[in-house]
Amino acid sequence: MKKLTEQEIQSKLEQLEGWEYKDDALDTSFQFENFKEAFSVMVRIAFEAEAQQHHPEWCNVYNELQISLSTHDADGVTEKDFKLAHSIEQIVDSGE
Ligand SMILES: C[C@H](O)[C@H](O)[C@H]1CNC2=NC(N)=NC(=O)C2=N1
Repeated sequence: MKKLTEQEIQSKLEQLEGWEYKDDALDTSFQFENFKEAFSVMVRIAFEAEAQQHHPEWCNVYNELQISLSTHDADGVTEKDFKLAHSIEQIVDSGE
């Protein structure tokens, strides 16, 4: 999978509110009501990540979830990261 240029990334980010390009990755963070809400979203993201064979780097502390998406094989951001980011948005939105 081809690594996207910074220009391509910034242009695609216009369709992805709340995400930014930082340290060669797509980054975002969420705050949920509590740990149970955060972890149930993480479980749903985990199943989707397995289906896509593309996995997040993430950090959860109580009700906070920070996510960083990059493609190790390409040493940068690819379409795979945008695909997973959009899936994550759908999963989070569907729980609101
Ligand atoms: C063989 C397997 O598909 C690869 O190792 C996948 C697994 N999940 C992955 N996830 C992420 N985020 N980047 C990768 O390059 C990657 N590679």
